[in-house]
Amino acid sequence: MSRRRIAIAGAAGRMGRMLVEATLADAQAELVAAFDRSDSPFIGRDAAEFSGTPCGVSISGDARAAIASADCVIDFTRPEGTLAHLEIARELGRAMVIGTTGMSAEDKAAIARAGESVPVVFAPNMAVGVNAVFRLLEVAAQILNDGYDIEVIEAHHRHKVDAPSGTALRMGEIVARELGRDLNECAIYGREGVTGERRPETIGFSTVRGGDVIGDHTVLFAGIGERIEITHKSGGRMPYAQGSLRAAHFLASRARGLFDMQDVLGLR
Ligand SMILES: NC(=O)C1=CN([C@@H]2O[C@H](COP(=O)(O)OP(=O)(O)OC[C@H]3O[C@@H](n4cnc5c(N)ncnc54)[C@H](OP(=O)(O)O)[C@@H]3O)[C@@H](O)[C@H]2O)C=CC1
Ligand SMILES: O=C(O)C1=N[C@H](C(=O)O)C[C@H](O)C1
Repeated sequence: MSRRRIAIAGAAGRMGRMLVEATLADAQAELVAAFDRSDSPFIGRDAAEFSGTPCGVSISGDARAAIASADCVIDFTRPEGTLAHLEIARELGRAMVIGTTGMSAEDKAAIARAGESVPVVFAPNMAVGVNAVFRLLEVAAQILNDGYDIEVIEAHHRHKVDAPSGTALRMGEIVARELGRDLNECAIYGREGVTGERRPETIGFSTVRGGDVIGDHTVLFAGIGERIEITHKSGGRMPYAQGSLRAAHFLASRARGLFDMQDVLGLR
């Protein structure tokens, strides 16, 4: 069986580097291209240079050529970059794995439209453990469906540009859905001043940013006389990268469609 040809977008970034490493370590995958912004200072450098062992694939600034050379592009960049790369993938009929967070409702609609012609996995968190937590939250919300105040607390490194994290928002969506609520109506993003007493139907979000925290997420169910906390802590970025490779392999047998990691992991 031929290896899955992978192109990595944002190859010089924190996740891009991890994805290069994970692709090179995957016997069923071949790193055929690595690309970044055309004005990136990393253009022309070996994609695996950071690891101390060059791989022979240089970081290019030509997204179209990179995507054309691959079966699947994996993108952890920024919404505007991801959407531009998605349009190229759609035109060229290539599969895409999207990990970028901070997407607007319009951005998400554009991703869904692209999924009508090419296969796409779009998920705020590719780690198996986080996706297991998503399932645990469904069960917790079903059981703790009355008398518990729900708060989502997340912490990330100082460089993160979006808040709350995509994972925290997905956690809120899952709990809200199980409780028959609409997150757009019940979410409270931070509190300040004289807020009044907490309204029971709300789901609160708290964001911490600092240092090199890779990603911690807790959902708190606070009742009278007891508290339940469901927590995931990331110790490294490799689980995100390995999950992305799993998603790229999953898409090999799909002609089109929008999927997430629950589909990839068979958790639906
Ligand atoms: N789904 C998941 O499992 C995970 C998702 N993420 C998400 O992935 C994204 C990237 O995170 P991270 O790797 O830490 O970020 P970094 O900033 O380290 O990397 C992003 C890379 O993409 C490049 N880039 C930025 N904008 C564009 C653009 N418009 N076009 C092309 N390239 C662009 C950056 O270049 P430059 O530096 O020059 O701007 C950089 O090289 C974030 O949205 C984050 O939330 C992160 C971890 C896990
Ligand atoms: O920016 C990050 O680093 C991360 N972003 C994702 C998110 O917003 O949920 C996933 C992970 O928490 C790391």
